[in-house]
Amino acid sequence: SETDTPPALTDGFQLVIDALKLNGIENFYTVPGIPISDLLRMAQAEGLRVISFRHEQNAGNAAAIAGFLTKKPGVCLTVSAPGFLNGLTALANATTNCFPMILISGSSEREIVDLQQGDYEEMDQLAIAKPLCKAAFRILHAQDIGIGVARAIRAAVSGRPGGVYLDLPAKLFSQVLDEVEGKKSLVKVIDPAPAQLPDPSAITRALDVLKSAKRPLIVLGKGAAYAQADEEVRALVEKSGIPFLQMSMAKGLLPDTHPQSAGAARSMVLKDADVVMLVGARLNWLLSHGKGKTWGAPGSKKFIQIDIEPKEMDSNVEIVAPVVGDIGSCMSALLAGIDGNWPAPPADWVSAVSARREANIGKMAPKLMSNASPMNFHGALGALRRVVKERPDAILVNEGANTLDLARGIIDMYEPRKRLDVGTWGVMGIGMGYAVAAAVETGKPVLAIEGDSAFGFSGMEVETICRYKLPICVVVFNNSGIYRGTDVNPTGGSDPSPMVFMPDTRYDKMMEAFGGVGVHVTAPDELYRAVSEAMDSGKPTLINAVIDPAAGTESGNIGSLNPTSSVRKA
Ligand SMILES: Cc1ncc(Cc2csc(CCOP(=O)(O)OP(=O)(O)O)c2C)c(N)n1
Ligand SMILES: [Mg+2]
Repeated sequence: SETDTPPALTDGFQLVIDALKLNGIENFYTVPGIPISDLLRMAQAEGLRVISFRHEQNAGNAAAIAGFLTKKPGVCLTVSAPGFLNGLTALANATTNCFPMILISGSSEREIVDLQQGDYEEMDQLAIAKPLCKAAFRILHAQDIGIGVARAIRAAVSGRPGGVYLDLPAKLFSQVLDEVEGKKSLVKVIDPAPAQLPDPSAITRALDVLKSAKRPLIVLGKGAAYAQADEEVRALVEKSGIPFLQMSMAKGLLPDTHPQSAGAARSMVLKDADVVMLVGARLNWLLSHGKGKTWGAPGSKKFIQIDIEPKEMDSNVEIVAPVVGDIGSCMSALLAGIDGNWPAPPADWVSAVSARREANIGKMAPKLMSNASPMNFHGALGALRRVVKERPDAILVNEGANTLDLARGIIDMYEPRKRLDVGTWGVMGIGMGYAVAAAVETGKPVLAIEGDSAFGFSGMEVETICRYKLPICVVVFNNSGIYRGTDVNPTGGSDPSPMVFMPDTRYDKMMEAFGGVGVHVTAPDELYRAVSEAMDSGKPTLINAVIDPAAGTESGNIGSLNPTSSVRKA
């Protein structure tokens, strides 16, 4: 009889999976091990896609960029202590870049950690994670899993997005709960990233400043790309007629070839503009903190700033018109204020920007036709520029120094959220993690343009790429070194300079080792053909593109950040 049937039970394993699935999480990025291996098996059995990597840093980077691409938190799961630590760089990078991700790590029991009794992989992970992320939570009881996961999701995506750490001690998973109680404990988060409307007076103030401009400029940051308010952003730029600059991961919000694009006239517009409207762009090191010679005469600028984070205002220089709110709501409010009689920006300014842009594009053009072999950066990037123009829906991942800085300016983007790179931190090692998640989350072909040093940080994931048969074409710019391959050991000793790698290496053989397609190219037209073929086939491909070792410059465009000795020559 029914009195004999024991009540149906659930447990921590099941509740973690139910809570994440209930909130639309579909993919796990992970490296298995104690205490999460069974959780991963169960998740896969329940239809979640579980992508297993060779190092947690790459799994974490994948989760971070999944968050940027989908506006849902990317989820990375790791084992305790060393696995957790390996995920921290990605968690901190996500927080720095305002990408929503949740790092879920198994951990040791509190009673052992707090008495420091030497558990397997013992570490006070919650305390260590807290300073590196937006929020951090620990769940000790199965009935709290629903609310804990809800808190983590809301913290990751609300306001300024960022990384969240969720600490799950091993014993939580096996805790048993009445199934009905368990279901009731789950929380489907309602409106986790609510619109944040700007104050109408802030909008009026911003429009007044913009209207007064003689030489206005709009700067679009990756916050504007993340917002997925693409129509509103485009409408504001085109309705105002103001020239615009796109930061690296904002490229493609409007096509880089747009008539109002000032990308190829960056130095001029930063120096000469008199009113600058920042849209989801922070005045950090990437914009020289809004001061110094980059920005012309001191005090010659008025800044309007649109950002969801109130504390961002006045972070570096005075903001005369702060507009606090989500990008979509702010764009709509500004558009409503730009009525029929909005004054077009002064024609002399608009034509000066266009003239400088065309002149710079004209100067660059012949360099991109270079057919030199071994290739230089411009010749190789000229070929890849052509591929991206023909395949605007492909996703471009990019890291390195010369390989990054030159690609950013040379390869035009045509659609939003198609360029994924080292972002605010300039961190190396994001390449393969970002490429995997871009392919998994979008199903689009991915072209990863990698410096040979940058590739080395995550190169083992070519096996992961082959295992999941992902449509990723990796182009390694092989100049045999960090920045270039010509440095020598000043002592003449047998050790090579710390800045160089072995000459004539064949990264393409790595991909072949795992069943992917490896191609070795030494000329731009070969590179163009090999990438086009890879994008058509959708097969995991690695192209070893030989670049002249002498072609690079130290630290690409940011060599000036290097400290120099006044007492000795390095
Ligand atoms: C985690 C981390 N460790 C080191 C560094 C410092 C660095 C910045 S750029 C770079 C690689 C440059 O060489 P690559 O071969 O990739 O590119 P190229 O100029 O075309 O030769 C390093 C090591 C950073 N930014 N992040
Ligand atoms: Mg290199």
